[in-house]
Amino acid sequence: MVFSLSKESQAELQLFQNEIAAANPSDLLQFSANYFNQRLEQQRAFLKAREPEFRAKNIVLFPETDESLSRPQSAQSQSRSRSSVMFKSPFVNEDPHSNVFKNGFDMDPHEQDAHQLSQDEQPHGGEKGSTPPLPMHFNAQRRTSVSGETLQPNNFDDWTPDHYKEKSEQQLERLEKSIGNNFLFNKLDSDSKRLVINCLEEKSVRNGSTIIKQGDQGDYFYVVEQGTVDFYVNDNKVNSSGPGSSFGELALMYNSPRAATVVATSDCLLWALDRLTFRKILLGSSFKKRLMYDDLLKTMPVLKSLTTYDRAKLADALDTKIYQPGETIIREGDQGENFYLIEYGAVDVSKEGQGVINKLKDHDYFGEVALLNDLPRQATVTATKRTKVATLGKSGFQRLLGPAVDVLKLNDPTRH
Ligand SMILES: Nc1ncnc2c1ncn2[C@@H]1O[C@@H]2COP(=O)(O)O[C@H]2[C@H]1O
Ligand SMILES: Nc1ncnc2c1ncn2[C@@H]1O[C@@H]2COP(=O)(O)O[C@H]2[C@H]1O
Repeated sequence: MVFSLSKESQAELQLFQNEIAAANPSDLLQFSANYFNQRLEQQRAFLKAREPEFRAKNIVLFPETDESLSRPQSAQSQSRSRSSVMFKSPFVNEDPHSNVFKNGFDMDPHEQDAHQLSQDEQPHGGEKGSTPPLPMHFNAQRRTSVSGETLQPNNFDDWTPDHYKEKSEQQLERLEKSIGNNFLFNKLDSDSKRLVINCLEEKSVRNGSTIIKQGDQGDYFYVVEQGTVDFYVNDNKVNSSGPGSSFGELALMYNSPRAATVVATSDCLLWALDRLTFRKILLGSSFKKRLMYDDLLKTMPVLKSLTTYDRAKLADALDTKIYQPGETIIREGDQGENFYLIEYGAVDVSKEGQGVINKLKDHDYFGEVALLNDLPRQATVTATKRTKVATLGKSGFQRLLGPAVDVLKLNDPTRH
């Protein structure tokens, strides 16, 4: 038998491969489990939001599960449950509604063949001419498990986006133009992007109004379509931003009080996304780096003085690299381009004519001397174990380390 993957499966695998390439996870199995749980939840959220639309077309997306059938039931409720399980598949060739499924759900008859076991191969000897089996992923009701990530949302098995409202073509076009290119949306697949856009609520605020108050609980995340806002921490102005920017993510990500007060400095048109949809859809994609680096940055002694906001911005700018034992990471005399934080592993620092002068391990850092003093690299750094580092480019180093720079200067190993 020639086994060929459907286009849909190939696209899904390609997406997955890209994610692995970008994250370079040390624990591939945990990463994969988290990733597919998240995909599953996104897909279900997308379907749940559209359930009424399908119900109107007599398509049952969420049949009662086998689990509910195995519980003792009255004869009446049993027959009700059974009839809802015997739904008509939207994937049957002649089903007039099958074309409502887009991206990963619609299949032409040829593709469908690839998804189907042949009649002979069906586990329970399916009868000829009976409804073809559904693709593995169809049961939108199936359970997903909780991921192990610190910032990962709780389990949202019962979650349905509360604020889902299909936008008009005109609104979609406008949103696509004004905020569709924002970094938040770039990382989303088309289903998730559409779900997020349809969950956005339009909010107009007057010049001078307080949109967020420091210390309050987080409810919404905001994207600015028109207007400008100022940010205050403890009554000191720390920032301002305008169209295309976004704010209000910190309290939703970390379940912490609002870190700043946000005040409109002109009449503003904002798009608000509720906390759950934010956590469910955006957190794992657009803010993935923050999730990935949160533990590392929190535990690095040199970064102790950074606020949650500083750490979040720093995480956005980091990249991951893995070095094998014996690999040179920095060569003495080269020009300095990056600063390195060791997530795990071990490195030797050596100098021409002096040999090994220092040994560094988990949660240490290196590569700061050249960047702080605008000098060539002062030593060679070589991995002695498999070593995973987070790297920060020169411009990020100058912009994003804030008060940690003073600590780096104080600890400069070449000062003595
Ligand atoms: N310097 C800053 N410190 C904290 N929050 C800031 C700062 N600049 C902008 N903000 C934004 O202000 C928002 C206030 O609410 P959050 O804490 O949810 O998320 C915060 C950030 O998105
Ligand atoms: N005693 C040391 N002398 C020079 N560099 C050191 C020493 N100990 C650790 N290092 C690190 O090795 C790095 C080599 O590149 P940089 O000079 O940019 O920054 C250097 C420091 O981070």
